[in-house]
Amino acid sequence: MKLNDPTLFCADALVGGNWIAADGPDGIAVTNPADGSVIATVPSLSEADIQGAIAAAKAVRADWAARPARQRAALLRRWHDLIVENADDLAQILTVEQGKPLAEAKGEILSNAAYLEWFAEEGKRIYGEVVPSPAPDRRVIVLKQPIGICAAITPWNFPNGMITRKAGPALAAGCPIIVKPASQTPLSALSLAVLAERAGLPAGVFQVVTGKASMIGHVFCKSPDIAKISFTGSTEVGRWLIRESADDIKKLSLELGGNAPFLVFEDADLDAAVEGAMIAKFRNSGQTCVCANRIYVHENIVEAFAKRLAKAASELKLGSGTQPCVEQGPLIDMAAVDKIEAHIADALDRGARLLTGGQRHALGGSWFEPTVMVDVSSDALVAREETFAPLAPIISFSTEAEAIALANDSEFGLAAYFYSRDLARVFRVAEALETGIVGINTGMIANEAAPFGGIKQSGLGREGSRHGIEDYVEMKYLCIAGL
Ligand SMILES: NC(=O)C1=CN([C@@H]2O[C@H](COP(=O)(O)OP(=O)(O)OC[C@H]3O[C@@H](n4cnc5c(N)ncnc54)[C@H](OP(=O)(O)O)[C@@H]3O)[C@@H](O)[C@H]2O)C=CC1
Ligand SMILES: O=C(O)CCCC(=O)O
Repeated sequence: MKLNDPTLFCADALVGGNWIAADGPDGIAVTNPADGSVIATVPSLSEADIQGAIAAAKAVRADWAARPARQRAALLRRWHDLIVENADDLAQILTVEQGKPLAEAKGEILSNAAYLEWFAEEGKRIYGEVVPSPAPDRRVIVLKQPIGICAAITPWNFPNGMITRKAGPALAAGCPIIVKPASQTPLSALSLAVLAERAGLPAGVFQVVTGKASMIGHVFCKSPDIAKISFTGSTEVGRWLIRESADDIKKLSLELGGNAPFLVFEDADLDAAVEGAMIAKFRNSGQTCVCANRIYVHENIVEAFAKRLAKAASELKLGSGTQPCVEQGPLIDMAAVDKIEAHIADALDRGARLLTGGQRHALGGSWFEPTVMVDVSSDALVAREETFAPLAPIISFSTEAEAIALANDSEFGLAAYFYSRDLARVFRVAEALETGIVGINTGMIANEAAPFGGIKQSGLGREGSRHGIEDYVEMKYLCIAGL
């Protein structure tokens, strides 16, 4: 890897103002999923280190909260600018630890740096309220104050973006934040920490800790000093965090699993639908919580759609993300390969037809062929569980009501997509879908101006938009009497 600024490749955790290196054999090895090579070793911090990070955040909390929002915004803006200036280097670091192609990595970095810029501005607009009083001698005033020290636990699929989405609103609202990145992809988090320090964020305001997830999660959940935990990852760990933090009634933002339905109605623009499905399904090799997981297509167009999707999927160029023109990287690990294989085998057992892919790729390791199947049964495993891999299962439907019922038949409710050119249907279907996000005639839905998040078992809270910062403030009502 040839970086313009090699100091951005950092394997030390940041606790307070101290950088802590891995101590001998106890460190966590970070591997490149493209070839399995070890690229760095980060420290496995002790419980005392995590408590040290909480203490450092505590020491700076009052000062950070008391600063005028415009001062915090200026620092966030500087951090944002440094990320943008160094996006090429950050993309290389992201690609070698996560596997996605460089262009996609850079896209992640730039589109998510935008959350820092957005929330730097939103922090200036955390308005309270003066409520018309029900009594003449009283006034009702509502303040919004920073919630306190926040902890973030982030996944490997967006190693950079999931951090700026959480740190942006927390820091802008006046809350220090401690980030525990996924053990498979800590280097992007640490490069962000290098730039945060360079931008002038005071020690303790933004920290990155690495180590054993269950220990760190436990310390966060049980610490009375941590006011809020923001998590993106599996529903299973989200559920565990709720249970573990129940004693303290901690505030949680949870962005959990999805099982997005993608509906193609008879009146859809077929080319646009195929293009949208390629993005919604195969971006990040299918490892996105908003990835289309089940594709429902009207019976009159299913063969044509399936043929075109299979052709487009078979043409995707796989390769190491650092090579030019590559469109698909490897899966994150062999567990992901096992899962897609299980979903394919189950669908085949229930009568599905394989149109393309279906095998481990000749590149070996965790590489897998982009796969399209048709005639998939609506009770196949792939229709019920998030595959998180490049498998597009196509299921046919005959009526709009049937399509909506199939789409809503899930305990998850993060994203849904549909393609239609009938305006009345657009509103009917959008209103009927039980998800937090609906992509209509598009396969790409995330941006900093929009509230991203799910309903049902897909989570709690929203990231982005003016609503995103509300998760990081508490309301306080002042009842002023005797006036
Ligand atoms: N919503 C989304 O975007 C994501 C969804 N997923 C879903 O989850 C599946 C499994 O992926 P996986 O990586 O195992 O997801 P996890 O939920 O296990 O990991 C996400 C983050 O949680 C941490 N974590 C794991 N266990 C605990 C714990 N007990 N306490 C606190 N933190 C914990 C991980 O740390 P560490 O890495 O150190 O284990 C990582 O930082 C995927 O196949 C996909 O279906 C996964 C990632 C993102
Ligand atoms: O997978 C996630 O957790 C977030 C997806 C972000 C994006 O779609 O850019």
